[in-house]
Amino acid sequence: MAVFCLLGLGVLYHLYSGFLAGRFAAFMPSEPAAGGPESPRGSAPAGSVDLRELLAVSVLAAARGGEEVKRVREGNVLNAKAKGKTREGADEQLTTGDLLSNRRMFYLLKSAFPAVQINSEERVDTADQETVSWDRSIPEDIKQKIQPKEVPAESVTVWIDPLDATQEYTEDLRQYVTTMVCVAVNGKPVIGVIHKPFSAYTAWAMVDGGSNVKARSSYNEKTPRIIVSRSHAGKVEQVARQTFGNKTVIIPAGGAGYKVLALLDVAEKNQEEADVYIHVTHIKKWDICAGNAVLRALGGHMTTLTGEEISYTGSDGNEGGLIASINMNHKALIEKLPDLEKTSHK
Ligand SMILES: Nc1ncnc2c1ncn2[C@@H]1O[C@H](COP(=O)(O)O)[C@@H](OP(=O)(O)O)[C@H]1O
Ligand SMILES: [Mg+2]
Repeated sequence: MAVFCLLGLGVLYHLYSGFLAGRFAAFMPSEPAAGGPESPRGSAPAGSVDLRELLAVSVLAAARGGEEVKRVREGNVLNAKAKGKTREGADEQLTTGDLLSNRRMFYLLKSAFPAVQINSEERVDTADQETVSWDRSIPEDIKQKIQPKEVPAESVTVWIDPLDATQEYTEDLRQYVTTMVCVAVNGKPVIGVIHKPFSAYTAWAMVDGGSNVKARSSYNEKTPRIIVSRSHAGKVEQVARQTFGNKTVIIPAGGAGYKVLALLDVAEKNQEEADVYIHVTHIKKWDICAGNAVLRALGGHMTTLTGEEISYTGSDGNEGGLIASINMNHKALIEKLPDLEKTSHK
């Protein structure tokens, strides 16, 4: 009888300690098995990723890429060349700054989250791999504002823009240049990071999480200042004037990242302010995803010109133009826009 009791107790103890160990493991950083390869995915269970970790490494990647962008510009050896043409026939510039920034950003993100799909504006040369590892530390401000949040790795798409406003970069208009990382979950933009390499300013935000940037306290809804592209404008001025009247102030500026920051409370010397951002020509998802996530996290909107949400999976192009606003009646803005079949994509 005593033997049976002891055996029973032994089995119970075994089961219970296993259960407890499992419980604790969920709260402990995962340790690599002795002598085994280091866990590439950090503390999240297999098949999932922690969005807070993704935010931290995205902020780091944008800053690291930005260092390359700055170094190349200051060294003045851009090796600018046309990599192709836009649909509208403008040269698409490529510089050493784009390529080196891309290499740094891509390999940092890839080594931290190997299971995640990463789409970048530039191609990575696999013969030119960079061995980088992320130390998995989370900056204090992120730790304070954001809780860990796990999502399935296969639901995530990361979009990298290693150098936004390349055209302006070649013209030495440094204020417009940003590096950007965006994390989409099931196609919805959830994390956005916009970094200005020449002033070391970074805006980050996570939907239903927190941010280090906020909306301005007021916007001019009646006669909004419209910020638009200076090098891929298409008929945007015509659209803006038709919508808001001939006296509307139109601010031409480079970079989709810069134009989103113009809608926010950004205490930056070289940052203009605007009320609405409109783009009517074709644009790529790496150009707009981070700005879309930041705006969404702060209660704003970025949609196509007909008001559809943009899905950040699949193809890299956005066909329907874009309109972005915050603390405004976005729907009313869209209803004011003229018939876009006649004016957009031209
Ligand atoms: N019609 C178009 N076709 C392709 N890319 C476009 C485009 N219009 C804008 N873009 C890209 O969107 C970004 C912002 O454009 P803009 O400065 O004109 O507002 C730039 O990104 P990159 O500089 O990263 O290439 C630019 O190349
Ligand atoms: Mg870009």
